Amino acid sequence: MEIAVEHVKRVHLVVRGRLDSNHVSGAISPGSTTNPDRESNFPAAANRITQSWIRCLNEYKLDPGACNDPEVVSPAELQERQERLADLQAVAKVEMANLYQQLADSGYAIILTDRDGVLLNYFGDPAFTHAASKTGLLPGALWTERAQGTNGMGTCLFERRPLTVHQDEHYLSRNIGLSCAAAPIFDHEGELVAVLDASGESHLAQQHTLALVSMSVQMIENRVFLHQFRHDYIVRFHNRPEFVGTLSEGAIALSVTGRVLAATRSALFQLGLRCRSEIVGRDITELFNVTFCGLIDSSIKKSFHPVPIFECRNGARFFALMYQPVSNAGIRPTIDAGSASAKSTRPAGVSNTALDALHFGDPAMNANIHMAKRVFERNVAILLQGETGTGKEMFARAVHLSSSRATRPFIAINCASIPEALIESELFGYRSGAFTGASKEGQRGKLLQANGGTLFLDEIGDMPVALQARLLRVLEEREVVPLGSETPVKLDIRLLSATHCDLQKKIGQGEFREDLYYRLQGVTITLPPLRDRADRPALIRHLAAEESDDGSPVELDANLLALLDRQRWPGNVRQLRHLLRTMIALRQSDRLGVHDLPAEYRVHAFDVAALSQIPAATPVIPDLSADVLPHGQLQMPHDQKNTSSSEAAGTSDSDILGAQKLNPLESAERYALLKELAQRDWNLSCVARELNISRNTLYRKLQRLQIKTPDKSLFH
Ligand SMILES: Nc1ncnc2c1ncn2[C@@H]1O[C@H](COP(=O)(O)OP(=O)(O)OP(=O)(O)O)[C@@H](O)[C@H]1O
Repeated sequence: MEIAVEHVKRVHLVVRGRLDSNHVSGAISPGSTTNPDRESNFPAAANRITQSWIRCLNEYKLDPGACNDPEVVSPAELQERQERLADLQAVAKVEMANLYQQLADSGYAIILTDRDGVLLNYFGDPAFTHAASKTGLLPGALWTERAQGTNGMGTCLFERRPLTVHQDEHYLSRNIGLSCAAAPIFDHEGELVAVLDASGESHLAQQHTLALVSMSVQMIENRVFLHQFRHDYIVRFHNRPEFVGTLSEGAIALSVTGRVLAATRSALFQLGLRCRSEIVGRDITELFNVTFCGLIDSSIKKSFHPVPIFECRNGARFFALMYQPVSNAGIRPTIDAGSASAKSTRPAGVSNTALDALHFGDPAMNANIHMAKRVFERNVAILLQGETGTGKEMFARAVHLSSSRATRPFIAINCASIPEALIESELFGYRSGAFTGASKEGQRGKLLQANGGTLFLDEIGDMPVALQARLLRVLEEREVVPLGSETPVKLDIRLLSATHCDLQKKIGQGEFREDLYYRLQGVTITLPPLRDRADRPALIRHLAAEESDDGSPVELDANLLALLDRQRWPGNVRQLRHLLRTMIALRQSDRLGVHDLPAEYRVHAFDVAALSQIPAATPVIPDLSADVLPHGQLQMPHDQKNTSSSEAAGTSDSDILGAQKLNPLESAERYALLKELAQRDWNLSCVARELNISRNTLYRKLQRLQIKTPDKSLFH
């Protein structure tokens, strides 16, 4: 009672200017602390509170000691207001639950009000609910400044900026038990539509609460934007590729003709624009150095990896992805016959969802794509199997992007690359102070980050056994309890996992839980190794087009294509992509030939040719540099094709991988030695004599340069 009286006196003194505004946050209650948000922006923040008090007293004529019941709208009106913001509420609910979880046990309630300050939704800490309802923190209650004096939600609505109203900064003495951190939510036109607020009992106030609330607001704005413009084209961009698809990305919605319909706040910020009118209605080509069709095309070609684009005004580089309208997934209405995409290597009649973009005509891949489309929407977990570099992660991303969750998070976690000690906190997250060394803010684990979207567990076969049990429980119960917390959070995730291991074998050896295997493996999709794919030429041309996106497209001549087609590709598509990238970067002209191939690949071709076709003592080194390798000379007999040319040549896949690790000098040496060996019919004594080295030195060289002597009977 005494505190309330003191508070009323102080309000009057401050408002009348007899006490300076620094005294707004004063020492009325012995337990009071300063506003946790105040240190950084004092005195501007204190001044805002004083201005609010002045409004309350002079304009709204509020009595700081008033104890009348809070104003509450009728249930019908509340329902009408909730329905008006249905889209936003649907998104906000997930974020409110996440935010509540982050602040759980600290006595906070998470509140959403509409633009008129009517409390629409409330996630309360049980310990706080009772006190909260007494002060009017209940659905339908009005929390404008006019109704409740200076308070988080009402003052935020007035100021249109994030702020904290702490303890005795509240105008009404009945609210001084609260600490509120509130941030405004704007729509794509810059209209303030709602306020998100975290209110709690003041002594539990946390310094980072306002930052967490502001992050949640940004997440809500982004998600609402993506949802509202899901029937239009959307460019998502950031100046760092790894931030595309995250909280801080910018997003621009485009019409079918490539004109800007709307942009997020973050998009304006990144482009250095102050208001939406500077961007809305402009063509994308006025903003970036790309055409509308070009960006669609390269996004598809890059299989939804961000592509570099440059801003027109000052040339700043961004990474962008173009998303197609949800209703139009599968058709590309704006691309005309002459565009690059019309010359795509993909079979005719194939639509272009992210999954379809992986189809180049291989029957196994086609079956995989069909299977993924059929099961994933029905929430069946997919386990992807395949050798390294076959595109498991790319397939997983494509499944996500082709699903109804495309605009939701895709969270990938590599179970093999995280130190074992950290996997648990990475996956499940932790509360602040959960363990020694834990960050003060706590951490939202990957499982919660994926809430509402898709979780991709890569290299699942490498997950420690102890953790497998915990993961299994989470997947069965569909809820997660962060380390150091006791409150479970509901999980709504779609699950994809991948491995190159034989999980059945691991189960047999007791290294993988069988029950987890069956939980992850609604269906297993096996990605074929590159050497078994029937669509290699199309895929090679596609990757070459993707890697030559610097404006001048490259062509591959027939001999080169034939040679590439015949490699073993132990590193699969990854190896192929890297090879093409290197060749394109070093090319002399836009027509790539065999002479552009690094030596180790040519040597391999030579091994194949020498052993399968060319009689001994013929000059077996073709003039590769002149690119005159006769096509027939390289052709392997058909029945040898699948028996691995490298095996026949005495080089295994690991040898080839090893040979690829040689430095350029060693590669050249290997090439020269192979040439010498072939010319001397692999007679080692003769070669040693010719090179003026001992046989032992020659053997050491062969070993170092990964050359195995072939079975000479194959020559004859
Ligand atoms: N169908 C494809 N089209 C284009 N590029 C592909 C395709 N499949 C794979 N790639 C490329 O191959 C590389 C490896 O792909 P990804 O990382 O998805 O393979 P992975 O099977 O997950 O490999 P790992 O098992 O080693 O993690 C990437 O650069 C990707 O761009």
